[in-house]
Amino acid sequence: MTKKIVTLSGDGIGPEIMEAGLEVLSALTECLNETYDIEAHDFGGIAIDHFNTPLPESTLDAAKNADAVLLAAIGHPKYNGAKVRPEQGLLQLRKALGLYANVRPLKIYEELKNFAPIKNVSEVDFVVIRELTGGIYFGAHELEETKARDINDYSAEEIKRIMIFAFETARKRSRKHVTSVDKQNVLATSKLWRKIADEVAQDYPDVTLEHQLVDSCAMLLITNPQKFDVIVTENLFGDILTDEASSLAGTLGVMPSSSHGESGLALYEPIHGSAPDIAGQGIANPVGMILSVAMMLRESFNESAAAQKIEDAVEKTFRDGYRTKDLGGTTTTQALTKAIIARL
Ligand SMILES: NC(=O)c1ccc[n+]([C@@H]2O[C@H](COP(=O)([O-])OP(=O)(O)OC[C@H]3O[C@@H](n4cnc5c(N)ncnc54)[C@H](O)[C@@H]3O)[C@@H](O)[C@H]2O)c1
Ligand SMILES: CC(C)[C@H](C(=O)O)[C@@H](O)C(=O)O
Ligand SMILES: [Mg+2]
Repeated sequence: MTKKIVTLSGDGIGPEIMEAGLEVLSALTECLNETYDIEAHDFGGIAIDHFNTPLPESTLDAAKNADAVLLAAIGHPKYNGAKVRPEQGLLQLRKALGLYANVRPLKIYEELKNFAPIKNVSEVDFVVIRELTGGIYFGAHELEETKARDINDYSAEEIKRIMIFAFETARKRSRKHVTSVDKQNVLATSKLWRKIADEVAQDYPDVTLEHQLVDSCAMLLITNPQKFDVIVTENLFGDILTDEASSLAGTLGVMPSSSHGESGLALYEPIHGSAPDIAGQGIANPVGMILSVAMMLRESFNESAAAQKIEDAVEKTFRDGYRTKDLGGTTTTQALTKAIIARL
């Protein structure tokens, strides 16, 4: 049966990297067990321009009826200060699809070690499980002339389900270790977070649990990243720590992610944004997007062999010396994509 993939290219470098991701998918047609229909929809800034809203009903309906959603990136400085922003659409979409668990794996490429901002990092292999539909992102935001407030809000149930997701993830990995990251020395939400983490851990005697405060975690990610296996943390901390972690990988441009909920429908997107500073120049690194396609094939469509082909081809491409500008090279988005396809 044909599967439906809804694509949301969005803004900035979004369309450039989406094209790269879909070219790789299309090059794999012969080795896939299913056929895939691609349905593109407006989302983010482009949707504000066309429909006055970043998440038009037609886009949300299409996403709800898809077998998977592939998102590139949204956002543009021209909406700074505007009442309606592209980012609101992203939060609405995650919430409406119930995507509470955001999986952000970190892979270190041997070949990129010398190019990464953080040097000589090896044997790092961890995944961040970021809570995605709660916390300060979704509490009330109030802005007045001389004061402002954002509410950080978590229920025990929201914490429990992300903890279970993290412990289940750890159970499938060889080290079976969870680091729960919070700020329990200050925040009430973090005190509840830590209590629920301890409770859920009781059901996973085969998994070890460690607690880490977020500020020292930020330091340890740079000084001792080898210590981490599965990191589970709240929405805002997960956003910040994963952009930080990308400097171990080489660049923000190589980090993919998947987002899951109860329904089985998942969304795949690189963790970076629309990079307005380099949009339209054909120099964006498409690897985060291409690896998100690989995650989609493995996690939504059970096409593990095809996913592995993509991951191996990316590795070979780096080994053969191809580098986009973010890694100090001159390879264009299109040329890197073609090099990856040639190595599939
Ligand atoms: N999921 C998303 O769609 C998403 C994620 C993060 C930020 N944003 C939005 O993106 C816009 C820009 O935000 P920002 O500048 O803080 O973050 P950004 O991730 O867009 O860019 C940060 C820096 O990394 C570089 N970069 C990012 N992706 C790259 C890639 N694939 N190849 C090469 N270089 C890359 C950019 O050029 C920039 O210098 C904002 O509107 C923000 O809200 C969207
Ligand atoms: C654009 C923004 C709302 C988003 C977030 O903070 O979740 C982004 O930074 C991300 O990491 O996906
Ligand atoms: Mg982010």
